[in-house]
Amino acid sequence: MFLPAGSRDEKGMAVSSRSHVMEEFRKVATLRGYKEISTPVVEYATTFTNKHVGMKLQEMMKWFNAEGEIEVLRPDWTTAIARALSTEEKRPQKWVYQGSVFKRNMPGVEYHQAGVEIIHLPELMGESESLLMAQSVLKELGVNNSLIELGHTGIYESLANELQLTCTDAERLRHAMHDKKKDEVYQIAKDNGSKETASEMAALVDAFGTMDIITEYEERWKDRDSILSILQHIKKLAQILQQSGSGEILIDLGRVKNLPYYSGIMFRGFLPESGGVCFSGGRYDRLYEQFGKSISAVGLAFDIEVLANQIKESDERQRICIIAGEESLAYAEQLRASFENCIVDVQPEQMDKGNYTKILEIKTSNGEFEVIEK
Ligand SMILES: N[C@@H](Cc1c[nH]c[nH+]1)C(=O)O
Repeated sequence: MFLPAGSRDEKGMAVSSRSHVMEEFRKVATLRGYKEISTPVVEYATTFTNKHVGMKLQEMMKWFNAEGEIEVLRPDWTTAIARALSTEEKRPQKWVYQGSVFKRNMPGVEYHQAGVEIIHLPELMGESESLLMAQSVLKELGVNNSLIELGHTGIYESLANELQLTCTDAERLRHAMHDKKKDEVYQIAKDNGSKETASEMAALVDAFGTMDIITEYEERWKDRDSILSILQHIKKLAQILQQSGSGEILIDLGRVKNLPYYSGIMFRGFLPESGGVCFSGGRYDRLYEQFGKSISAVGLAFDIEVLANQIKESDERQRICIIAGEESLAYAEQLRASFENCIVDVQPEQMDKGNYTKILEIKTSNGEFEVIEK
């Protein structure tokens, strides 16, 4: 039958690869001391649209409830979890989750994420834990040579604050910076501020690359104390990652935030071959301000589809096919028990031979069973 645009059925490998990713993710999280959390799929829209969060209602799957309030399908785990944890006591906490998010502005509508949220941990500790946890998951899945990109909301924002921008121009500048359109960035900045700030803004467009970029910009911004301390922070985080044997680290000092609630370090993970973004996250202390709290909060979420497409699941187990009839089903079940740690598939007739390492047929005569290898 028909499905609404964006909804789809999935079968076989697509589903099992996803389950495999989720199982490995869960295993790593448990071993690193995370606790599991789940929130409802249906929430009030205001949880995500209030001024502290700033997500856009038009991008959500929504409807009116009987009381006239707008309800939505969960568009974001991080915000939902902040709501759920807002009454928790003040002690370091590491939470892990898996499930769908729904986005009307994206072709697939339903996306599967697995993520972590860490609160009340000292900044560097929470940030490095998020990334080291992500690295362990990738390693467990056999994904080597992934790339971590580090950015920080504070650099772009501190330069943008030197300009007198209307809301429209602020949005234009953000887009131009995001798309790395240097001339446009310079022009908007110059029209709304000094030439000097405009030049620095334009320089920010090119401020990405390997770790050396930090040294270069430390020199360039030696008189800008707030930016210098951000660069120091990124350097410390990168050092912890490198000392822990992380993959390659990329720096993008001009990165603008992809979610309105980020306030501090931002990170993304790229897959080696496809270049797909397999995880994304960052610091979001601001999100807790809506509950009158000032706390340290950081986390990231994996895009399960991107990861599932990348991994090639190899099942080394033997596959046995037992051909049985109604009268030999109970016997087949006994026979199954003799094949420990094998995949045993009971079928009414011989299926595709290439799928199995061994095919056994149970013959019945006079109430006696005989097993014949085919
Ligand atoms: N919720 C973010 C990921 C994230 C988790 N924690 C912080 N950020 C996203 O969907 O991209």
